[in-house]
Amino acid sequence: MSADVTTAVVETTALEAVYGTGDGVGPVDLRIEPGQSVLVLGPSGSGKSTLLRMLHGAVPLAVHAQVDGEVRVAGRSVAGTGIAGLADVVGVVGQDPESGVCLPDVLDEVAFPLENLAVDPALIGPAVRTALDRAGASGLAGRATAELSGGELQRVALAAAIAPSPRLLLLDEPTSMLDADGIDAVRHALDVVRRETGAACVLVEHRLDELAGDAGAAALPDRWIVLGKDGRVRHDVAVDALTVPVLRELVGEGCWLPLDLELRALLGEGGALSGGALPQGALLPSDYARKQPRSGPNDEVEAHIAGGDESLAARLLRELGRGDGGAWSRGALLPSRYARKQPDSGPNDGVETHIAGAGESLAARMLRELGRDVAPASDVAPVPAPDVAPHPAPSDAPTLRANALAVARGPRGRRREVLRGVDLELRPGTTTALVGANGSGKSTLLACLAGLDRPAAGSVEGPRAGLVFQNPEHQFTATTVRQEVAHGLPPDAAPRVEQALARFGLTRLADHNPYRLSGGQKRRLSLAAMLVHEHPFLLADEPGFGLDRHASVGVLRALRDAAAAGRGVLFSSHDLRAVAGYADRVLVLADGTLLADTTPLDLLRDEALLASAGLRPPALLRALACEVRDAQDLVGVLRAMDDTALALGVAA
Ligand SMILES: Nc1ncnc2c1ncn2[C@@H]1O[C@H](COP(=O)(O)OP(=O)(O)OP(=O)(O)O)[C@@H](O)[C@H]1O
Ligand SMILES: Nc1ncnc2c1ncn2[C@@H]1O[C@H](COP(=O)(O)OP(=O)(O)OP(=O)(O)O)[C@@H](O)[C@H]1O
Repeated sequence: MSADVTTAVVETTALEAVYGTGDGVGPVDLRIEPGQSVLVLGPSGSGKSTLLRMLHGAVPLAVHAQVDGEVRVAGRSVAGTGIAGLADVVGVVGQDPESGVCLPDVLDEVAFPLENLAVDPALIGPAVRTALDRAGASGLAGRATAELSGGELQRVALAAAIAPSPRLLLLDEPTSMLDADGIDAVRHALDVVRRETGAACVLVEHRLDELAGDAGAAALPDRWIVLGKDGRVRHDVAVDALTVPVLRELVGEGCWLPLDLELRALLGEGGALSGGALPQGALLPSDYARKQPRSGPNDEVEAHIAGGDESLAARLLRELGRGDGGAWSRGALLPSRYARKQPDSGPNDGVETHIAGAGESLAARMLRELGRDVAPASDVAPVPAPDVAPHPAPSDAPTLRANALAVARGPRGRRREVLRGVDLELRPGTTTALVGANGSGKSTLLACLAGLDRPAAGSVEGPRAGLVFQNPEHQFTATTVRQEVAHGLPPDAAPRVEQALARFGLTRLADHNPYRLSGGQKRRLSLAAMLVHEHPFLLADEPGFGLDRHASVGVLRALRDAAAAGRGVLFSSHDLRAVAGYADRVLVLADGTLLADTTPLDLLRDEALLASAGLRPPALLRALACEVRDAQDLVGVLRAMDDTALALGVAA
């Protein structure tokens, strides 16, 4: 199965698909060479999954659509060869790992594609072990596929796809349910597969922040294909040719970018990135001003301040560019020479006054910088202070409590305790996040709180809570989007149904079948269908997964609005940026126990806690958390970035 370097792995000519609903993608003309790695970007519903499905024939051979044009993989016509005939050259990781599982046992599942290709049985065992290892799934060998968490299943799906060393690897959001280690495993597996077998990879991914890791955008595939809302190819560009206007367009369209690129996009070209009219001293974090009231003569500091025309973003990017990627601590963004000299320095009133007088918090400054580029200053409405505190609820409002909760799972004889000794209380008016590594017990805890899983010990007390499942399809019961939202509501609730459809951008799709929506549209529908009910407590299992930037912000705002209306909200997430920007409180699960009940800011600043929970926030997020004065500052910066991203979309 060695790579044939003379043939393009993928060649498409005027390739186009249109579903019966009129939605579709294309025309697309592509040539992908061996070893090349391509990222497909675009807003929800732009046709990313459809494009991937056309490359291996699932559209139109398994999912009906009108397809025109041609696609060849490894020199073979996909239409002529068929899906089965491509099995030796194409590996696929679908958007929903559950729907791709064929066999009850993990080892058999990963061996299946090899057996299917009649690989020598003596080679299958070692190939399976290697693939599991590359996918970070060695620990799952011997487990039953029906007993895996979402993220665990996603690793197994990756292992099965890479096991036969395909020439083309198609990955549709392979990290959507993964924790930091899982994402590292995906990045590593892609590198190894490309290097060792010359495979080409085509990757659809929303979570670029996490996939990029501390290396930033440089770690991402070097070619980006960007689809527009209309399903047409907007850009096919090498990553180092991305310009600020293109980045801004992507943010405006609703694409997620790694934080470093997003800052570049939001702060604009020229101006903010290379400085601008910032008051001298503004670079010094206000926290420093408060903490160092008695600093002394320090020529380097003076020089630094005098030359202080560097924007905050530029500075964050520069500091991050040091590439040590190590632990950030408070004050880490101060010029290191300054930090080192500080203990020995003497009085210096000039600097002191300068620092103290800067008076602008890091957050205020970012808000100002962010606002400046969206519109002329005069048009920018003052940014209201974000609501960082929980919303007050009446003292007699019911709470949802778990008392010494324990859950065991699996068949008799192989039962495993997956949750133990969990005590917690959810309050109305509060948005709480639930974080933890894959398999730590998040979905299990949510199911228990919703009364869907019976505890082995302990109890849940409180009113019935609504639950949005990790896999949206698990909760669909109706045949149209509108009926799905209206399910269980009285007929006079029709206006509320229409409101919910509009809020989640589903009005256009109201008569479509829920199962035929794109991944992000399904996620939005599952949330709309829960939020429309007025349960006092809302539980959501990874509400942001599979969503583009705009939809994700919309969902987080909807959850906060529910809390502001007096409901209690608990959502699980692997996206620590969402947690930091929108949760009042965060529960940290590790290996079935509640490791911490804290605030997002305190979690981000606690290296030890992050490490023991297996959490790795993007470097820039950690840096921000260490620099800001308080939660209000952090939330202010993150939500200002969201507001700016949405405003760019509106402006476009
Ligand atoms: N089987 C189908 N029948 C009819 N319409 C479909 C079908 N599958 C997808 N669509 C529609 O085609 C459009 C493109 O869907 P696709 O899943 O390719 O989008 P996507 O870019 O991958 O979205 P997401 O980021 O939300 O996963 C969407 O508007 C979707 O509703
Ligand atoms: N039916 C089952 N039988 C045995 N073990 C199970 C079963 N379902 C889940 N588990 C195990 O329980 C643990 C907790 O699973 P859960 O789905 O709650 O984790 P999670 O934190 O939501 O993970 P993820 O982030 O991957 O979605 C995992 O180790 C999983 O393998």
